[in-house]
Amino acid sequence: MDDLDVRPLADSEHRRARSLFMRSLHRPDADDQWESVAGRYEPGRVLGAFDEGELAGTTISLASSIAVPGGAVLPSAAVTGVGVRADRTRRGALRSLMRRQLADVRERGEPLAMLHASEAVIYERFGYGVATRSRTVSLDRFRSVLRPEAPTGGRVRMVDAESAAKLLPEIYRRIGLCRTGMISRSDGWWTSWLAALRDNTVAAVHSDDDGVDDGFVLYEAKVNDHRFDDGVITLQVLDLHGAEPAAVAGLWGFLLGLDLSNRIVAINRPVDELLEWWLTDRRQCRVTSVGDDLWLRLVDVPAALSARTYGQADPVVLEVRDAFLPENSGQYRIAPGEVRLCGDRPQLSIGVDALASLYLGDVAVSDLVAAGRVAVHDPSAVAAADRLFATAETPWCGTSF
Ligand SMILES: CC(=O)SCCNC(=O)CCNC(=O)[C@H](O)C(C)(C)COP(=O)(O)OP(=O)(O)OC[C@H]1O[C@@H](n2cnc3c(N)ncnc32)[C@H](O)[C@@H]1OP(=O)(O)O
Repeated sequence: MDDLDVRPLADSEHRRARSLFMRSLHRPDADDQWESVAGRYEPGRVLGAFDEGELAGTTISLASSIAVPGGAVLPSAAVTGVGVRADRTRRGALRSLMRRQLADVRERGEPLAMLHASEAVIYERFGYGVATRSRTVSLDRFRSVLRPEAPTGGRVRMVDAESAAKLLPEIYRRIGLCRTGMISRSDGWWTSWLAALRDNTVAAVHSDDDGVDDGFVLYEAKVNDHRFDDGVITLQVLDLHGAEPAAVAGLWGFLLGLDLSNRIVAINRPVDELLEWWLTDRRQCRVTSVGDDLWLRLVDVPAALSARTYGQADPVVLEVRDAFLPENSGQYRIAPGEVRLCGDRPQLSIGVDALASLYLGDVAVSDLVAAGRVAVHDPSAVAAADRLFATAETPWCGTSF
């Protein structure tokens, strides 16, 4: 199938692209929402695919950055807004858009691209792989009690929407990309995120013992009508970040103390959040789902591989196969402090999508070997590769886009 014509859309076409995207998701596309999301449509980063002269599909990317193992922060294109008109699907619109978008990302010098996938079967063919996971937890508020040893401290105060719009971005910046997988949030991102919240969303800020704001939570109450049903009030936690465990535990303590609510459900949480360890009854932290979260694409494989750190182990020669961006394909000799292309015989072979899953340290090489996603030519290299790619912490993104 030939690629469709793809070009960056003019500013005057951005509104139309947004409409097409929202329709593809079967969601309403209200005019009054456009103003708050328009900042995400950055000139030059909005693409349209044309089929017989008509706009058939679109995608955008936000300029962002991501923390990789070792602490380096790399420019990364946050890909979103992907949609193809329902009457033009499976004619190659997405493929054409991905080809152009990844070429643009590479040309801009962004070694990585990332996205959240609507379906897990779409993006591997374009070289994306699951790089972080997150979990949803549900707690019975009346039975969930923090242990006295939980590192709470400081205080929590509720802030109005206007203050939240100023304070939350500041606090997020102050916390910094302190964990592998965390990404920067642009002004346009904050505007659209805060504007999408419902009227009953509450923002609360945690400050440490010195009075420095070091965490925040956004939650909304879902109230069942007590005349017709059980009157359950569920607090839905949408965004919770803290610089230190004390800030995170302090915010959880605040949520658990909110009168009248029966249940707390928090989405997008780290899979290794310490909540169970902070509760007197760990079973009250029910993990209701664990799923793929951030999908990553190594757009410039040598640059991306060189930017992260590696554990102590013998060097490994890894063959990377990248059918969509063949310039990335080759044998890479990976050692702590040095990654280079080489002509040596490969000890292991991996697709660039599976490499993305290894990259932030969410999965071990040996697990991907067992899953059949890494081919082994020299069995002694598996343990060495495990040690090279292992990271001290589980990556977590924590930002929807
Ligand atoms: C990052 C984000 O924004 S996530 C949001 C993604 N958008 C949506 O889910 C909205 C609803 N879906 C759509 O708009 C479209 O179906 C899209 C964007 C998912 C796919 O667009 P299309 O133009 O149909 O894809 P295209 O024709 O280029 O297909 C490329 C390949 O992907 C496959 N493919 C595309 N979509 C799907 C899917 N949903 N499920 C399985 N395979 C798919 C095609 O079969 C094709 O496979 P091939 O390479 O083996 O031939």
